This record gives sequence, C-alpha cells and structure tokens, in this order.
Amino acid sequence: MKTSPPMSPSYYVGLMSGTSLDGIDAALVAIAPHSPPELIATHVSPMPQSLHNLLLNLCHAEQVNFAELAEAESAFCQLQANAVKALLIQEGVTAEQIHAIGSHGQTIEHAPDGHNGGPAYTLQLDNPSLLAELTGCTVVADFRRRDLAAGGQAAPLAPAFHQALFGHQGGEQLVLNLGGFANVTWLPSNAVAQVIGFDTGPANVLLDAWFSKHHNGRFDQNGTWAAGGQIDQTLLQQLLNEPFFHQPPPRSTGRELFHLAWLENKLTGDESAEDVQATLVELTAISVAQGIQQLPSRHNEVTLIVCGGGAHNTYLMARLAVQLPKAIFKSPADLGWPEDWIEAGAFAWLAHQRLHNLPGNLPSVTGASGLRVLGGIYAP
Ligand SMILES: Nc1ncnc2c1ncn2[C@@H]1O[C@H](COP(=O)(O)OP(=O)(O)OP(=O)(O)O)[C@@H](O)[C@H]1O
Ligand SMILES: CC(=O)N[C@H]1[C@@H]2OC[C@@H](O2)[C@@H](O)[C@@H]1O[C@H](C)C(=O)O
Repeated sequence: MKTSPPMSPSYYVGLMSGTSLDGIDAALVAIAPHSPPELIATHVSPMPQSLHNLLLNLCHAEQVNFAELAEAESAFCQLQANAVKALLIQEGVTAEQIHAIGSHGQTIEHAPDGHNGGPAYTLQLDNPSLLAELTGCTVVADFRRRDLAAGGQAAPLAPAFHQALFGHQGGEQLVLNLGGFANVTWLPSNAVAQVIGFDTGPANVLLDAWFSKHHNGRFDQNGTWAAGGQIDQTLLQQLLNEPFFHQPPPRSTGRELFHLAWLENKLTGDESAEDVQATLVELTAISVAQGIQQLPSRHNEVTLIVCGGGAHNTYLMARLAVQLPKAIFKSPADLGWPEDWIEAGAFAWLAHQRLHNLPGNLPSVTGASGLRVLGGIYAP
C-alpha cells in the first residue's frame, strides 16, 4: 500500500503472540461497513530466545518475581512496538492513519474456572499504555477479562471473527485453528442457529516442547520426526483419559494443564522419543476429530478451513485426514486470509468492535451471560 489509504475503510493493526511463543504477528487490516475485514499487509517480529525463555518461565513459575515480570513486559512491549513500526514503514502508512492497534498480549496463565475453588482468572502480559506511547497509536487491550467477568471462559474469542470473515459465504462452515492449542468453530448455515466454538486440547504446545527437549530447534518441521515414529496406543489411551477431553463446551485450556510435565508423568521411560512425538500428533488429531464429531454438522461431510501454524505440519494434516475421512480441507488463503494471519486479524477486528461499542464475544461459545463490548481503550 504505497498511497495514502482513503477515508473509508478504516485501518487497524492486530497484534497476536500466541501460546507457541514464536513471535509477534502484526496484521494491517482494512474494515469497511458491510463487508468482511480485509488483510492488507503483515509483519512478523520473531521472539528472541531470551524473551521466549523469560515468558516460558513465567508461564510455569511457582512464585512470581516482579522484577522478572517487569523485564518481560517491557521487552515484550518493545517487540510489539517494533513490529508495528516495521509494518507501517513497510506499507508507507503513518501512525495517524491507524484507527487503533488491537493488542492481545501474552497469555501467562488461563484459569477460567478458577484454581482450587478460587476466583476465575485469565492473565495476559501486556502494557497498552507503553505501547500507545511507543507507537503514537490508540491501543485497545484486555479483551478477555470482560467476558470472564460475565461468567464466560474468555476463550476462544476467534469464533466471532470467523463469523465476520467467513459467515457471509453462506452454508455451514467449520474453522479449525491449530496453534499452541487447537480450537474449532462451527458456523451454521442458517441465521437462527448459534455459532459453536471451543478448545479441543493441545496442538503445537506439546509437539514443540517434546521436540525441543530432544533437538536443537523449536519445532518439528513438517512433522518429519513424528512421521518416523510409531503411535504408542497404550500411551495414547492414557493421554486421552485426561478429563478435559470429555468435558462438554464451553471449554478452554492452556499451558497450566497441558505442559511437558503432564506428558512426562504419563511415560514409563521405555518409549522411544520418536514414538512419543508420533503419539502426540495422534492425540491432537483424535481430540480435534472428537471435538468435530460433537458438532451438529452433517456427519463430518463438511468443509474444514484450517488455520494456525499446525496447518504447515504435513504429518499432522495427514493424520487429521485419516481421523476425518469425509472432511474436505481448505486453506483460508483461498478466501484471502493466509492460515497464519487469522488470529492477528481477529484482534484488529476486536479493536474495531471496541471503538464502535459493538460486542466482541459470542455467549454461545464462551458461556458468558450475554454479549459484551470487550477491551479498554488507551489513547496515544
Ligand atoms: N512447517 C511447519 N511444520 C511443522 N510445524 C509448524 C510448521 N510451521 C509452523 N509450525 C508450528 O506452528 C507453531 C506456531 O503456530 P501459531 O503461530 O499458530 O501458534 P500460536 O500463535 O502460538 O497459536 P495459538 O495462540 O492459537 O495457540 C510453531 O510453534 C510450530 O509448532
Ligand atoms: C487464553 C488464551 O490465550 N487462549 C488462546 C490459546 O490459543 C488457541 C486457543 O488457546 C484459544 O483459546 C486462544 O486464542 C485464540 C486467539 C482465541 O481466543 O480464539
């Protein structure tokens, strides 16, 4: 985009750093009345290893060191600001032309049902005040807690965006996100039925953790290592016994439940590392398929729009095809949104919803007691 954008549509930047801790995704999105949001440009600022480690430690910390928390927050915010600046320079856009940045922040802990009888909470590390100062843009942040306050799970939020993006096409649609965790969205074919969406369980979070324990590198490129292993049926059954997989929606999950120690507690020690990786892929494929089978779609004969980094994992996609033999897989790129950009786009759209005092949640998905306007506004 080399020329100044016209007055309408309006332009938003969505910032997402998911549970995989791989980087900050920044998406420039155009939103015009009565048409689906349009992806204009993208930029990724990879997460430096030092920040990755700092955030990962916080996610699993027994006790919080506030100096460490502040260090992580500041470094995270600087990375976000650099991502925004790089995106705007790349596209020849000024900060004044951006209506708002929608910042998800970094999820540190997610306990929508509370802990040991305590209050429900979801914690995203974020500093929208600093981000507004560093970028000169209005920032919208803290999207999840209003839904939680209204009794919802605060996640997944993307289904409302999936509806805004793909709902106009007509017909029943299924969207699958294979991020650190996997979530599905069912968009009904008629306007009377309600959207359904929920987390199905872990995806890349366990694949990445097990891979990086055994290799130098963050993930199993194309699932090649997993493809060389054998599925361990005994271990698979053990993993599938986890009550989360049998919980009815609304449900959401995170690193608090599914992490390396959760897996290691279920190993005998005799398994080969490759077989464990193959079994983790199967766990993802089966838990996604079981989730989809709970939906009111016509016996899996449905088009499945697959997004998130896991869409690039060839072996995982092959196992999904085995578990869902009647599904037709489709890339959101065919609809103008590459698979890696749906979530960042969602937070641009949520910022737009906030500025227009429009709801961002779907109570049929999160279980909140009603529609809510999500997020707080931080002026530049
Ligand atoms: N070529 C590839 N082969 C295998 N896995 C891949 C490939 N490319 C990306 N991935 C996986 O995708 C992950 C990143 O996915 P994504 O960016 O969707 O995660 P995320 O933003 O943390 O998601 P969420 O917030 O939904 O949990 C990587 O950590 C890796 O596991
Ligand atoms: C608490 C939290 O950050 N959850 C993430 C995570 O990553 C995928 C899945 O678990 C989903 O519930 C959510 O992210 C997306 C953006 C969502 O809210 O739809």
